[in-house]
Amino acid sequence: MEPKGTILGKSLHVPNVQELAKEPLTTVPPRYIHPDQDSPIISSLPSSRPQVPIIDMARLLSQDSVHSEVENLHHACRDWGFFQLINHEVSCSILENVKKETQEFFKLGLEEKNKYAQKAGDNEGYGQAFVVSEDQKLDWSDMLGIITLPSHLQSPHLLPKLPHPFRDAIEEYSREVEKTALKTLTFLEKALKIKHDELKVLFLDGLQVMRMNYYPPCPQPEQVIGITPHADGSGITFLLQVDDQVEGLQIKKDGIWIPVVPHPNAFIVNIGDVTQIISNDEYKSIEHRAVVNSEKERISIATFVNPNLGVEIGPALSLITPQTPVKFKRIAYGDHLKNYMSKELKSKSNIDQYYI
Ligand SMILES: O=C(O)CCC(=O)C(=O)O
Ligand SMILES: [Fe+2]
Repeated sequence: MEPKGTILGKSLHVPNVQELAKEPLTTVPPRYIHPDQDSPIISSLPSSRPQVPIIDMARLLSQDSVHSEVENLHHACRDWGFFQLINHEVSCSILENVKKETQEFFKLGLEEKNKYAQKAGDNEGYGQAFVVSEDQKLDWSDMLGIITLPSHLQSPHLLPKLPHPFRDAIEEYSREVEKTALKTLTFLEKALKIKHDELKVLFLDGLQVMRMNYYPPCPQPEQVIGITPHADGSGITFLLQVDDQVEGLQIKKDGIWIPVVPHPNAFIVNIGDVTQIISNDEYKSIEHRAVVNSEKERISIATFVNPNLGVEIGPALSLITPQTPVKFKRIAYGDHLKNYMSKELKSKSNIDQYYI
């Protein structure tokens, strides 16, 4: 078992972007300029843009419609790697509460927030992750990353020490996401046609990490990136936006960046590297990024649902046939996590090393 405090790897210390954005800047410092970004497709009418599929948890849970909704889930995961989950049974009050308290946290003064700052050699806490060299370009965001589950892996100086209403909101939300995620994994087993529990069992007492991303407005939004294009290293990720009206998330589909229009109170769910491996490459962890704008801050709450730190991951045995031979090596989940967290965020390069 990893010693506490090093599970999420380490990152170099970088300036606080929220403070930087308060300065009367007309241009941003060169370290934040990303000159060669692809522009997204922006249709003038949001309704005419291709959109990530909506999956209805109530239909998954209903005897009458389960088959067709599992089919929709399969297509969403195979063709998009992303879907918006509605009717997920997490109450609006729990969602609103975690959104409000997260917003309140980022409103605190720097000194107050820095009580939870990343310590040297540890990515958990308030700061920025994935910075491994002094000349690396930086993202226009700050983040608060916290191990939420299992509770014995929580760092004593973080979750237990957060201002009380925030801590309560996170704990309640984290438990609800865990329940919804386990249900979702059951339906992913059906969608993939793998043996009952072959996927879910890996996630029992799994590692859950929450990351609150804060993207301040930026005077040169098209020159910077809120979060660098990446695929998540997780099992599955549940994303909640604090304000549905502020767009920022974009996903790469067939080589084109597509902005995601958040459905009110839905979770934006995506397949991570671990599920790509378990599905034997049937589902892919899709590259995504967040862009920023010149007027409004944007806050997102990502919950990374991961396997148990002690398990080994590899393609589900029930998926391996002579026609569909095994595509990935087996690997200790803890080693995958360490690999992922020790590098710069970068498109899909992380999973390539596991192909046979
Ligand atoms: O803020 C967003 O919409 C995306 C965040 C994200 O991709 C992440 O935290 O991994
Ligand atoms: Fe992500």
